[in-house]
Amino acid sequence: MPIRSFTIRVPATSANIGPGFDVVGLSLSLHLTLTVTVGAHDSISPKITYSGEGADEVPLDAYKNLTTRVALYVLRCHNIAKFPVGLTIHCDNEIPFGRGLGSSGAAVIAGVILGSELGQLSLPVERLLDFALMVERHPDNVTAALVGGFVGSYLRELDGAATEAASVPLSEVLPEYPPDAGEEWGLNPPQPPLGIGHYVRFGWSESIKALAIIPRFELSTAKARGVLPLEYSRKDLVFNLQRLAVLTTALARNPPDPELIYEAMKDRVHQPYRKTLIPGLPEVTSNITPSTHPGLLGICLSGAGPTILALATGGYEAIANDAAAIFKTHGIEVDWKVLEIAGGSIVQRNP
Ligand SMILES: Nc1ncnc2c1ncn2[C@@H]1O[C@H](COP(=O)(O)OP(=O)(O)O)[C@@H](O)[C@H]1O
Ligand SMILES: N[C@@H](CCOP(=O)(O)O)C(=O)O
Repeated sequence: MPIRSFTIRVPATSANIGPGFDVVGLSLSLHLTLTVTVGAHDSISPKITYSGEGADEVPLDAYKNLTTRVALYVLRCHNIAKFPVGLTIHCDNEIPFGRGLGSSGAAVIAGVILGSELGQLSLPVERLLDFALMVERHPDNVTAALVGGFVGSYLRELDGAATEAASVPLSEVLPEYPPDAGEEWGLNPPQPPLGIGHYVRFGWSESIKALAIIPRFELSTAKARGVLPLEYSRKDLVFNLQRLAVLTTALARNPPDPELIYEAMKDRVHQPYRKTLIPGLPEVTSNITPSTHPGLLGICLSGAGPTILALATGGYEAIANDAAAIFKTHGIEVDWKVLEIAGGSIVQRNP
């Protein structure tokens, strides 16, 4: 079999941007990069190596690693029961785990693209998104990681049969262990319904950069979703809807208006509940304002946290230092990075 090789590059994402809980996402210039070779050895066991963020905790067994499990799900849905012979994958990751910068969304998108490439399936973007949404069931991170930019998305209301197909337990979509010797998984995994997710890309003012203030502790998205209520008051929902409607256009204007954006990045749906898990969060978002910190436009929790996202046109160091000082009073150290808005996921097929 001839050797074939390709590279997959997927950006980090910041979801929610204040009021857009489970709706909006922004792709950022930190990447997960997979360098893949098929046919380089004659073993049926994929060889995975890993460098960068998460290297000390990520499983290198293809049946346990999130990215390769997602790839195998895509393959099995297309009547391909196994990884190809002689598969090697090197993952280099710049996206810290469990910080609200979409590491799992990036791993899932890398997985669906890997499955499509390994099976030479040429899946269109919409179908890649369907597969990703069977695994990560809020669309904000995966959509922005796949298509890039500042993106809004919704999940289509599905009919009864499609709802059932899309609601199977994750363990059925992604069985964690290989089948016993001599057995094979059946080729009947739950197929994603067609057209689960829909999205639109908003404009973005080129003057705006994203400052990520990253506490040195992990908070799993599952845990940070676990503290949210099941129901909200009309007052709180209207508060968020009003701000989100303004925010999506305000971030595209030149020059951006700090007063408008700062207020439009406030939230009453997730941040007030997550403050119990992120000491210092309310002080950071209320003490650092456009009038105290020239250049700042708005400040919020990035995804499920604990990272803080400040959108700004300058003054990054002062914002970061003052946020760090607040976190320090709670015994939390942080790192910070000024990030660009990134393009979407890309595949480069090597000659
Ligand atoms: N590149 C990766 N490869 C494999 N698994 C990953 C990768 N990135 C993230 N994960 C998995 O996702 C988990 C983090 O997901 P999550 O709690 O949703 O936080 P985040 O906000 O970083 O997405 C990690 O602990 C790890 O299990
Ligand atoms: N809308 C989700 C986004 C989670 O993003 P992550 O980067 O923290 O995984 C949520 O707020 O739970």
